[in-house]
Amino acid sequence: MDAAALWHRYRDWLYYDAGLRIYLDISRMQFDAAFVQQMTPRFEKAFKDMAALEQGAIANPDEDRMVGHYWLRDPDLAPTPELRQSIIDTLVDIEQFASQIRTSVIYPPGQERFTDILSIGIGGSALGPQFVAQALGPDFPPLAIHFIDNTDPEGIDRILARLDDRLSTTIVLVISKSGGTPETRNGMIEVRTRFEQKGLHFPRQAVAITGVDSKLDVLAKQEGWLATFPMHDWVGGRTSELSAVGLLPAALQGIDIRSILGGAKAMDALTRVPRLRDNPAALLALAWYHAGNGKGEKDMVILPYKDSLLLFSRYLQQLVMESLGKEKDLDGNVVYQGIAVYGNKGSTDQHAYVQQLREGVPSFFVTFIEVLKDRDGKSPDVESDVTAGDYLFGLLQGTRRALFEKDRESITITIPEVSAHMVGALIAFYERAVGLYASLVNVNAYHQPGVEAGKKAAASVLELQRQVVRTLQQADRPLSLEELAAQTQHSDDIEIIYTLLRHLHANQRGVTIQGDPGSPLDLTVTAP
Ligand SMILES: O=P(O)(O)OC[C@H]1O[C@](O)(CO)[C@@H](O)[C@@H]1O
Repeated sequence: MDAAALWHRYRDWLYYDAGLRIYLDISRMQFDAAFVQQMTPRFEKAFKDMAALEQGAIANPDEDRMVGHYWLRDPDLAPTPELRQSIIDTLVDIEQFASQIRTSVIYPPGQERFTDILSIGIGGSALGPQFVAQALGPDFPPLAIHFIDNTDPEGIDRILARLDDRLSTTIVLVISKSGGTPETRNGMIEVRTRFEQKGLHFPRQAVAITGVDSKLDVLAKQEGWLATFPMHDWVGGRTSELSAVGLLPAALQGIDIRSILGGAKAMDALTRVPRLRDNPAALLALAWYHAGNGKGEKDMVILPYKDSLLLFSRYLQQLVMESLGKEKDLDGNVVYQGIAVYGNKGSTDQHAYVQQLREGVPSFFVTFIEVLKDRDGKSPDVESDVTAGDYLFGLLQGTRRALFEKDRESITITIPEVSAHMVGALIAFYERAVGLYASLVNVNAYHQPGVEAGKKAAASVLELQRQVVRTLQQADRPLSLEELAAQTQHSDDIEIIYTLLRHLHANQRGVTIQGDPGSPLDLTVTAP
């Protein structure tokens, strides 16, 4: 395509909304008119599915649940007056509580005020709050936020070491929709233990954000925690950023949560339009479908040219991959759907993997995110008449062009600035695109059956570990791996037994391995 034809295509497909001042350019995705025509009836179905979902249909049939994250930013859409009221009440509760914490109306025992937030959660109960803190957290927040999002003991130690003498002024948010996720429970127990070692009263500094009547909810209420906030069962973990999960941590950091909600609501209105050409989320889903042939054949590389959006790709990784990565479609056919997502930020990634993107395996499409505003105030020149921000712009445009020259496709989203309003809009934009795409490929975007297999397997490994240790403790002589596997009646699990013994030995957990660890069958094991 020559320059004039490309310019024509650019103008033809350029989407712009004057309210949000957001642009979407899909001209560098090389679909043709026939493809658009072929996709149009599918989009008509997708728009209907989405309208039904917003009206409270059971859009998650496996779990028999409604899918209501759209109601969070527009409670008037909620299907019943009770739901509407509970969304409004929760928001007011969040604002009041956060304001009372920030202004020291509520303060920790024996201290003047809270100084820090420690947020414990994983997956959708961490990624949104982390993304928003990175994108919008002020330079000097009223409370500084820290995260425990894993069951890694060293990771937990690192956070607790940083907080050490401020633990007495730290508010702990325990965030878990199910209230039973092991990593989150472990983090809570570890933090609680540290509180007790320091003579602090955990419940008086702890807040639970969880499903009503979950284990965590019951515990928090029994022990009289500082507060509890509900996570509704019609909000999925990966679409929970605009529920109490994301709003409470944001409000505690002084971030304008009404603006986040307003941006999402404005974007929802744009992406509710049932016409492909006029709906930016539909255009995005169209581009994804084209890139991967409706089967996720190409990876989605997210490249925001802005440091504050660094965590957007991690946030999107869960939103997209947990929603779309499905073995079966809604009719039970095996389809192995999904789109792989990765990325960090430009131009930094240009000095990491963009070499492969331009010249290596063409297994991806890029989404550039351009932010028009460089910074508050003026920039100094770094060269004659060129600022650092001009460079960032030049590098984005240069990379986009260099990729296209090599037939590497890209989408460009341009936003005016990284504000609370815009972050809300971006979240809503991708939520809707994922919902529409799921409908195009006929998968349930709102369940995650695959994650359960790993959780169950982890539980059975831990049960095997207990059994192995008991057997060793009862043995009157060192045992070989084969003997141990036979005595526990787990001969088929000998490899797991070997690896778990290695782990126990490395952590002085009462198990001693003798022999050459590289030669498993020659080892003997004792538990003195
Ligand atoms: O909020 P919860 O229930 O602790 O779950 C955390 C995460 O775990 C998952 O269920 C996957 O295991 C995610 O969907 C969810 O965001």
